Amino acid sequence: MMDFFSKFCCVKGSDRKNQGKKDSTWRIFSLKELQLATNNFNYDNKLGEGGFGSVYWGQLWDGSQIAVKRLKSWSNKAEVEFSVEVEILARVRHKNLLTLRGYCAEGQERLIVYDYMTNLSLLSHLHGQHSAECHLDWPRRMNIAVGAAEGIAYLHHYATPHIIHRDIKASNVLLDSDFKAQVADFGFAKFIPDGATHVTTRVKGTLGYLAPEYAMLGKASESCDVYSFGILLLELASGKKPIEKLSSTIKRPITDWALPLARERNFGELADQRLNGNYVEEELKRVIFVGLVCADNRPEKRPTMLEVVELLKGDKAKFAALEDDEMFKGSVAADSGTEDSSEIMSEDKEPKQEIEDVKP
Ligand SMILES: Nc1ncnc2c1ncn2[C@@H]1O[C@H](COP(=O)(O)OP(=O)(O)OP(=O)(O)O)[C@@H](O)[C@H]1O
Repeated sequence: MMDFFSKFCCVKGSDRKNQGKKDSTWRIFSLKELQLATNNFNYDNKLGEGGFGSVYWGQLWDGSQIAVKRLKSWSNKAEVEFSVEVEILARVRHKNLLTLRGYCAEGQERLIVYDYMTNLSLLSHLHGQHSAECHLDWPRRMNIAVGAAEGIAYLHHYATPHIIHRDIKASNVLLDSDFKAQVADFGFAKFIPDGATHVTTRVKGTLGYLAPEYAMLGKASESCDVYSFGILLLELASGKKPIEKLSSTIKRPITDWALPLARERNFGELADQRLNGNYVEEELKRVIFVGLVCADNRPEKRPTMLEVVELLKGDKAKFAALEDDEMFKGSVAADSGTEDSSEIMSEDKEPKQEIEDVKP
């Protein structure tokens, strides 16, 4: 740990390769300053709780608003997660990645300080406390789709070494005051060593968003993030959850619901009903088709995140080729990559765990 802290105490982390970079200053906070900012981690300041610990809203002496993630209990595992998140956030800067303000490591306290995102998470708007208010009109959804795709594309293609996030999901896409997407939560992320095609690793992430080859074999690569992003796109367009509960024991993946409707070009049914028909059909079609091809069970069929950005932004030639794919033709029973996922899932379907190791 000492190495880690001494390395970052004197570095202003940033990767300057990218056009989307933002101001890269961050600093070390004292525990006292964060206690003061959050009213001593008052329950009323609590924004939510994740695997790592609780997140609190706070205000610094200069009036700026922050979110402080506080490690719930110290352990080696938690310490690793903390270090990974700080190390990655300190290196990457992009308009669609949550900005690190700094961290605090005093005694056994481990805290990470971020910019506060006024509009909370995409999850809260799609399925949570803001879902009834309908803040997400179609132009906002389209901006979120493109912005989040650009943030992930930066991690995969411009950060050095390349980074896979491993936990892309709606609660990890935060929204700033303009509803601009900020991809967050890098505690599970992995650096991909130069020349490696994937890393074999313990399975982390969230059921419903896990690529099958990753869930079964622990093979993590950029295309696992592409799969999760595909699920997120379908969720964003339709307002449905990644896995829908049909009964107490039977669940249906969103791909199984969306693919037949996409083949029928039934966009009225696919669109989130809360949009009341107010969407641009060409754009909705793009989001759905790109979502489905990203969430193909065959990793080799999935596009890269750079291609996803181009497709979402309306590259006509690329989209025509995609629409022409076998996947979007014929009946539901025809051969397609999403076929396997249509087995109805049961509660106890857990991802297999594997030991950490890097495969060239
Ligand atoms: N910078 C931020 N601004 C506003 N809200 C935030 C910020 N960071 C996190 N939150 C909110 O705090 C809550 C907890 O976040 P956290 O990332 O710890 O967990 P999670 O993503 O919900 O779950 P998990 O840890 O299992 O992935 C979430 O509701 C999230 O929306």
